[in-house]
Amino acid sequence: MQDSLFEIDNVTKIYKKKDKQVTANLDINCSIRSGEIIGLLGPNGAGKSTLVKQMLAHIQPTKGEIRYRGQNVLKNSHKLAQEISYYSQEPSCLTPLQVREAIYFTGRLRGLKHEPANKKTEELISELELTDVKDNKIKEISGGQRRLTGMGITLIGRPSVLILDEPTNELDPEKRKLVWKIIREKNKQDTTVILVTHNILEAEQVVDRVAVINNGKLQDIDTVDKLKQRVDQRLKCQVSTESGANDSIGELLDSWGTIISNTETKVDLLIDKEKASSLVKFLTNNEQDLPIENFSIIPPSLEDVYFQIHDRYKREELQDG
Ligand SMILES: Nc1ncnc2c1ncn2[C@@H]1O[C@H](COP(=O)(O)OP(=O)(O)OP(=O)(O)O)[C@@H](O)[C@H]1O
Repeated sequence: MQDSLFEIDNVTKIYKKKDKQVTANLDINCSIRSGEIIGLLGPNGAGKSTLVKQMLAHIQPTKGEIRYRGQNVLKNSHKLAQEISYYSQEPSCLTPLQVREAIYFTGRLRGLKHEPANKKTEELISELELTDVKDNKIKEISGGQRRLTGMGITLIGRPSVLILDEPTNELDPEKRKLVWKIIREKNKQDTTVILVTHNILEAEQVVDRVAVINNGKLQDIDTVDKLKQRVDQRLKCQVSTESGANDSIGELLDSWGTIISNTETKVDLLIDKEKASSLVKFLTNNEQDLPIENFSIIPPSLEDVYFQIHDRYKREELQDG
């Protein structure tokens, strides 16, 4: 069992504005373990950034407490600043600086001497493929290059915790792969990673655990495998059809499982695992000569799990009135 790094204890955050108030977090209880990669997943406005900002002591909970290494974060801001690096969505105040300067000076602020800061800056620039723009001002480079510079700023000084808010936004597929690779490498060197993301498919490749947040509440938290075991275990069968043939094929497939979507050229259904091999045979042999283009049968992804948790939550909310 890994040590608990953050303990989030009954945290509620209510933003108050004149006549209006927003409950951004409600009674959240969980802990973040040392050395893990944990993904905070949830739709826009769910309350993820609010939770992270309270973990960083940027804002105070309305109720409850967050402890880092056993101490209330609000009384521990020096340690937080030394050990935790936050990659945020918000524009940085460093944009008038050159790429190289911004990474280097951040390293100096985190306590590196001139030589090591210089060396690490050059290494990060090369690792993040920023060599061509290293002498350009951040405000004069592309959005993706700005994001990579932000990653360099986040990584310099060997923080022991990385809190990354959508680290792959605006990046092309190759750079996204690069950033995930770097995140995995840092984690192997014992860095704890807290990842706020909407990119569930990519997150699934790197996270150890997932916390699902919606409407300010923590809906579930566990390893990807355990979350999958708790939701519908059926396999998803996707059949692509010739345009307009979906209805007749849907009718035929109806007896094999539950149709979850039926569009012009695609029928999706959930089937029991035991039926998979006979359905593969049925579709491959295609004795009725159905206009099937192709098909696949896949286990539930983290994305399916995420939607199922949300659906369950919505049903519970409706039942509760
Ligand atoms: N400073 C603020 N003042 C008032 N309301 C706020 C403030 N910051 C956030 N909120 C509200 O709190 C709720 C949660 O916002 P938060 O930014 O934590 O969500 P999020 O899950 O990070 O969303 P996103 O994925 O869109 O970044 C939203 O309804 C938001 O409008």
